Amino acid sequence: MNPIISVKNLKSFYISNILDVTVVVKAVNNVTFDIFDDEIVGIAGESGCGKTTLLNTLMGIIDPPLKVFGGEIKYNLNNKYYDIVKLEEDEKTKLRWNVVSYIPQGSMSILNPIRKIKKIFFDFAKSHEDLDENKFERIVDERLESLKLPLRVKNSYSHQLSGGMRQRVAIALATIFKPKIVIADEPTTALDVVMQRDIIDLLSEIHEEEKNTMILVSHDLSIHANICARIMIMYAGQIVEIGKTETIFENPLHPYTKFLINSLPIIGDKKVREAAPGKPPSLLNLSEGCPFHERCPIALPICSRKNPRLKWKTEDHAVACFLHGGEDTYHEQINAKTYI
Ligand SMILES: Nc1ncnc2c1ncn2[C@@H]1O[C@H](COP(=O)(O)OP(=O)(O)OP(=O)(O)O)[C@@H](O)[C@H]1O
Repeated sequence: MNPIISVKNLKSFYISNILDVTVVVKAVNNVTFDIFDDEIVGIAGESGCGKTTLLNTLMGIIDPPLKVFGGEIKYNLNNKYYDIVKLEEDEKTKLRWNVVSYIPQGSMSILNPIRKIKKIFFDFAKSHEDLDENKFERIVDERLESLKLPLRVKNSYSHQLSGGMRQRVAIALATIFKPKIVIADEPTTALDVVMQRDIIDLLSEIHEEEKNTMILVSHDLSIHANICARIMIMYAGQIVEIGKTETIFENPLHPYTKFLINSLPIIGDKKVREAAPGKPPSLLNLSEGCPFHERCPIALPICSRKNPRLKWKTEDHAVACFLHGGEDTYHEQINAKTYI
């Protein structure tokens, strides 16, 4: 099966100059993975591990201080290949919304509070392409109805809607042209558990109906468990494990993934949940070796010297850990100076 998105050795760093010193935050650090047609893939990891930066780069939103220092992101759209990193801005604009759409973090708050929802839809459409207003209004009505939103929301201001309703509107807006790929960053954040369920069900319904590909970021693995076919675990700018959702939950291989799963609450189980000890490393100053070695209770001597590569253990389960692969699986630390 051909991937719809193929990411190879992607390095996406923030570069700034503070008091004449170049500061490099290695937010996405040599990442390689494939995303397939008609699947929902989750990206999980602690706050600050690079999830949003990865999504922005996938969307081609690469504004300073963010810079891509290497690698490629290839979209395969009807057997035409596009490297989003190299596309001109107008070509990216053509792809966005129609082909690939983004539900950004805190998307409910992107709804302009002084514009009625209907106007927000029109503003959004106009910024994208020349559309006949009547035709577009019919598209909006159909979308709102298919997402079970009452048409009266069109005449409301965002503050008149509940948090869940606002998020539904934001999703309706982002998916109005039924894009082939939907990228959602923390779509359930700031919602109560009932609303979280509602949004997850909505995304599942859109996926079922439109057979699109979804990439869903959340720091909460229980959200992924409910909707994703596969999960990628991200740690300190790197993908450290990829697998089918049931494999990740039943047979996690990376010690960090194990901590993530063990820290999830289980109804009726009063055992103290165990989170990973210590704090995630600063992406400004990564030490040598595996980025998790300082927090890893079972680190080997090699782990402080070399950084393991992602190695496929089975056809659909990969892990970057020396406990599951030999010395041949390391890659040298990426020295940002090489790229500046
Ligand atoms: N504009 C910026 N300039 C410099 N560093 C940045 C910038 N934006 C983000 N970073 C840093 O890049 C790293 C990755 O951030 P990112 O927001 O991608 O992580 P995340 O996993 O999405 O976190 P969260 O779950 O909190 O949103 C962090 O160390 C963050 O501080």
